Amino acid sequence: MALEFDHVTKTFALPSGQELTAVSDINFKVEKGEFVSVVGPSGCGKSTILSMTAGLYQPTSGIVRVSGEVVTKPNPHVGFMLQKDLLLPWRTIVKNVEFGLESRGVSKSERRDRAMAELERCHLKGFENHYPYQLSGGMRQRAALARTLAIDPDIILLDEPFSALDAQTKLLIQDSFAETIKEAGITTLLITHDLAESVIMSDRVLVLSERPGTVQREIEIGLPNREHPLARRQMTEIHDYANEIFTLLKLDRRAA
Ligand SMILES: Nc1ncnc2c1ncn2[C@@H]1O[C@H](COP(=O)(O)OP(=O)(O)OP(=O)(O)O)[C@@H](O)[C@H]1O
Repeated sequence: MALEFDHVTKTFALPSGQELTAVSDINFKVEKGEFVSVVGPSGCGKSTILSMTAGLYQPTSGIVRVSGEVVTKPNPHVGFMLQKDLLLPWRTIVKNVEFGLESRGVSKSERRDRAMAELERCHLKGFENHYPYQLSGGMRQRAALARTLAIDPDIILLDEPFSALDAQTKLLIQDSFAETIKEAGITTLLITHDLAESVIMSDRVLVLSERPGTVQREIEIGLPNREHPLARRQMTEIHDYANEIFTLLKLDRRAA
């Protein structure tokens, strides 16, 4: 099992002395190579789930396992990617991709080889000596994905990586990420507010309740073409799945 949450609750102590339970009794499993999205109302604990997977926070109770091992500290086998690409502006793209390998003590020549291979896989060959400001927003996100994959993680965590992109770039980058991730066979957990995105990109969607977040439904997306969200977008079933999630999140009632 690539990832497992076993009765996980996380409570934060607030400076006021009060306590806030972000997530409560979370249970789910992610198989190796699966792509799972997490959707839920604002503040229901989606980022807290990612942070516990990465080992940045410890559960108050329950257990998180990555590749069968209990997560007790920041986990170097977990790759994390955020909405902002966080590329270092003073480094070239290839040097940015090498960054995580440097801190892991990988030799200079191996670093370069691995970084170039990831750049090619992420369709950025020829841009290795550019600086981040010379790339478009979508290309920068692809470079950030290359950097995340270069450390050869067991699992990657994507925290709304497409939300800052314009609508058309978003479609293209979703497609390119999906293809790269499928090809790499890597287990992925995506947080998104975009319900259609969760359906077109995933094998399964976890729908969380309001805070304290708990998994209220797991929806298996029984559709082909996970590696081509653009093709999935054409399928009528997409709307049925998105509507199901929409109803679970009570978005219709909230708008009223
Ligand atoms: N370090 C912390 N200290 C105290 N409270 C925290 C901390 N981190 C998160 N929280 C609280 O826990 C709850 C869940 O936060 P989290 O960021 O995980 O939710 P989210 O679902 O990712 O939200 P959004 O969709 O708005 O990004 C929120 O009420 C937040 O204020």
